[in-house]
Amino acid sequence: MTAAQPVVRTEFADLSPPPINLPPRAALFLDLDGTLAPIMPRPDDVGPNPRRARVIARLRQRFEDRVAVVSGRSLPDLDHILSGGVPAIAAIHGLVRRTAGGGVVELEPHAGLEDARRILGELADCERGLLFEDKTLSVALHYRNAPSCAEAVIEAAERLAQSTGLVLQLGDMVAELRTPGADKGSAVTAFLTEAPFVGATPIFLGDDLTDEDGFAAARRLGGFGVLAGKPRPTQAHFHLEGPDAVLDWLEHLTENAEVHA
Ligand SMILES: O=P(O)(O)OC[C@H]1O[C@H](O[C@H]2O[C@H](CO)[C@@H](O)[C@H](O)[C@H]2O)[C@H](O)[C@@H](O)[C@@H]1O
Repeated sequence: MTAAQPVVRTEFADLSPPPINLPPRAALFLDLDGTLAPIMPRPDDVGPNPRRARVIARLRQRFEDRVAVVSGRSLPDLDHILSGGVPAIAAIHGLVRRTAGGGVVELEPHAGLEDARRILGELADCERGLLFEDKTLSVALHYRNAPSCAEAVIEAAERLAQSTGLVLQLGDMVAELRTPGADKGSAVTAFLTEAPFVGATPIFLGDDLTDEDGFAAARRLGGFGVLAGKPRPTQAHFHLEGPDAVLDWLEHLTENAEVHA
């Protein structure tokens, strides 16, 4: 089985809020659900938000476009939710990446997705509350509205990962099977080889297990991670309580941060 389970660092479970003064040439890598947007009952309940759009526009100005959104969602979904305000985006956990210049780099869908689509789709059909999401390069089965199905969903996803070679990505009340070949960490690494991110210090904000790859990459590349939401063993260095605290902190950065170009 190919499973994307991060190596977590328990010593960072008790974390303080991140500083306001960031390293010179900092770059921000922002997760969406649970970080920039509160978790909602269904994925479609998350839509454009004026405060979020305003904060991101100011951040882009302040950090000279060294701002990327790195999410598990699809690119069209992200463009809709972010009101088209972010050029640099890694979507579907890094499997699709749009550079700051607008070029899109996308992996080929794995052949095993056919089986995963059929089996998880059938499971969703027979249980009210389960929600099947097809993102082309990955498929996900959400059980937030059918929590008693968690075990059955995870078991089915584990079996599929084993039989197909797809990567199992467990998330917030969701089991996902994705094409291998990229993750949020590799997306951060790739952005840092391109303008305007070259030479920047990466700061990664996220809440979910998939964000651990981003935290690890940020640490490795001289920056740090900020865990949003419930504290847990993590590779992040700092902690914020949730999306409201994240937006407050980001707003402070645009007002006070000593950012050097
Ligand atoms: O990497 P992220 O930006 O955090 O995206 C992770 C997944 O987010 C979405 O699902 C999650 O958020 C939904 C809305 O709050 C919630 O209903 C669901 O239970 C969560 O798992 C999205 O649907 C997935 O495709 C993303 O992978």
